[in-house]
Amino acid sequence: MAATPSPLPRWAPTPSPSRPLWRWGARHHQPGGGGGAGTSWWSRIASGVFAWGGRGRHRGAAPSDEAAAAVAGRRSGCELQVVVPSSAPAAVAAEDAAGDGDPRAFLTWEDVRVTVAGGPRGAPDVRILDGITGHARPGEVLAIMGPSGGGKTTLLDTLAGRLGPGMNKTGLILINGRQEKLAYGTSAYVTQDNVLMSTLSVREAVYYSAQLQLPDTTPAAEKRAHAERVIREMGLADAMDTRIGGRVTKGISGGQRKRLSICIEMLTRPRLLFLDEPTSGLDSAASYHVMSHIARVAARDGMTVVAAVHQPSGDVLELFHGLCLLAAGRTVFFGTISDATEFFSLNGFPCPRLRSPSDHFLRTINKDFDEETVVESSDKAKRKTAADEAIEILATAYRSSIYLDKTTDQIVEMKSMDGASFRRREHASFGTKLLVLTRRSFLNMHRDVGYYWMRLAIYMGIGVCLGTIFYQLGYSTYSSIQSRCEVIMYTIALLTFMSIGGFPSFVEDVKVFRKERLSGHYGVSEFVISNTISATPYLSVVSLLPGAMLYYLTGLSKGADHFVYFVMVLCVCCLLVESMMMVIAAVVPDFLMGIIVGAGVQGVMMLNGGFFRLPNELPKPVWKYPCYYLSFHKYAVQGLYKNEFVGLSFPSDQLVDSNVTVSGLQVLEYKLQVEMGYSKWVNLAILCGMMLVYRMIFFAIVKISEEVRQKRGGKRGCVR
Ligand SMILES: Nc1ncnc2c1ncn2[C@@H]1O[C@H](COP(=O)(O)OP(=O)(O)OP(=O)(O)O)[C@@H](O)[C@H]1O
Repeated sequence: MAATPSPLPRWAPTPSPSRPLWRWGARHHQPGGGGGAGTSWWSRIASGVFAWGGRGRHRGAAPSDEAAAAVAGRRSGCELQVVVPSSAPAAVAAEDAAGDGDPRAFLTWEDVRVTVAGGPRGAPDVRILDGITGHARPGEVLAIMGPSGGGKTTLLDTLAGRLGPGMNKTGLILINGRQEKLAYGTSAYVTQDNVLMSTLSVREAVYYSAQLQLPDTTPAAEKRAHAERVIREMGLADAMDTRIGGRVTKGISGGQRKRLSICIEMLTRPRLLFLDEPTSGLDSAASYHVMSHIARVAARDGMTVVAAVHQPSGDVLELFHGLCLLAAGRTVFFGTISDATEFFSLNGFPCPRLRSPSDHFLRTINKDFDEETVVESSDKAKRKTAADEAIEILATAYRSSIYLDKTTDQIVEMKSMDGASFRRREHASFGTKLLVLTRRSFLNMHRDVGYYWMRLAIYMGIGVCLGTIFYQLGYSTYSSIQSRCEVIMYTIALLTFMSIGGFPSFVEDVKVFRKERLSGHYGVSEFVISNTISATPYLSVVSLLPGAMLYYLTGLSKGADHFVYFVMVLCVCCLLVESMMMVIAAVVPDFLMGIIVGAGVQGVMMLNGGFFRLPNELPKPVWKYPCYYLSFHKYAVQGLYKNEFVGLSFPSDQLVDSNVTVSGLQVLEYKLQVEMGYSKWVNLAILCGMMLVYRMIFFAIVKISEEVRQKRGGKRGCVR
């Protein structure tokens, strides 16, 4: 039977199920457990899921027929491939069942070990994950639970192919039995720290993201409506027009930020969704609503969800189809929640009657607050806590239990799935992304006072100071030559040095870029170009207004063309320094450290620019070659010197002879030791070239670090 294309895009609106999700207690006791994704057919019908699952290859087939096919294991003449895991309640195919052409994702991992280098002086590697095995199925939500520091985030990062630098992974992670590089839009990851653009409102953040993620063929009105619908589904309708807030201003609450992050990642209904602490910061009702919504979407779309959670309430716990319990990087249990309760009980840790199972599991294996006791072992005395012993007992028991056998059998069956490869989803074109990012970045720069407005105010103030101290220099004295040089050098040095002030705002942008880039929303080139386009108008204003003020107050060279050149050099220098700070942000992502590094680099460049020490007086090794030639101050200051002195003449030093005049060219060549072999426009072109080179270095660093990350993380990950 040929696949029927879905009449609706993946993210299209869906009817609310007639009743909330089924409870695990009922689900796991379904005899035979037919139905997709761990649900009975009856519960799929009752929840409204079946009707929507019927959009694709299931359309028209009676539930009983499907169930029969599931039990038979294969349905002849039908593309639907159904494998019945012997010990699993669910029988689902890797082939697409939602009818959108994408297969579902059966994720399996075996013997996953992660270590991090132990540091200098040959310290041994630190083991973070120690042989973790498990699986996640389409339509289900797997909870990874464990005490803080147990390895939940590391496991999520490993599965999502996002391990950080310095971490090494071994083990086999497969999707539908294959090592697969996930195509764009196939997976999404909601990180623990909600990285969002603080100046946007909730509505703007989701809508901009929808424009970046959804294809150009989707009309704008539809994108807007979809964004609003997703916001409402996450219970954020009341905060729709509230700014997110951040460093400077207070905005939406922590729980709302978390829900917003989830909204953004669920816009395209990915096949695989990784959630790191989706309920942190939420009250129990909000946690339940958020998780039940995610579980409902998972069941409806056949999405595979893996969520690291802390202490879920009883209601939330019931929404999970499976549990992976980690402690100190080891598997304490993997299976269903009812099996977990039974397993704890069988091994001497029964759950007290009035305690929720999740509280009980975590209290048993949390060793952070236990008192240590000295335990004699065969060779030496060891310090141990009661929880240490509990973890040891449970982890050892699990390794030889039927629950591990069950998990292993299910993995073997999932590995035999042979669904089609994930297709690259349609998404916005390069031009659309560029336009959307430029608009978003422009708006952000406008709203973030620290980006340019504060600087503009300070520059204006300094322009007044400089203009009044060096008021109308004139051409009648020899000393005015020196004064002109001082005004020029001070302007260039201060303007560029203070560009560091915008670094904290830029670092926030880079964080958002890194997160969105990892999710595959857009590429490095879109970010670099849009940042340049959106920054240029602000930098022009920042250069023009204070520049005009000090230019005319000090009485620098007359003529509009000279003034235009002056402003152009200031503007390009600001862009250049921002490009240099981009490179620093790529290497040193912390803004305090970045500011220190940036200030240090600029300080050294300034010293070598040929002003404080004339070019011929600079020590040749290092300072003249290559530092002098690498300093942008050299090209900026010499360009402005040429702009200022060519065509002028000054009286000679009165101590020598007051009647002799010196030409501007003589001043440039002999007094200032300016390189006169090329025009001032070449100086400007070199500055533009340097700016481009810095932006290309940023591009290269991000690309190389992505390559390294992808190699380390294996084939998963959705970076394009
Ligand atoms: N890059 C690293 N270098 C050294 N140790 C690390 C590194 N990353 C993680 N760890 C350690 O690995 C352990 C597991 O960390 P992980 O973040 O996965 O825990 P977690 O269970 O997610 O904790 P939480 O619930 O508090 O977020 C912790 O002890 C942590 O200190």
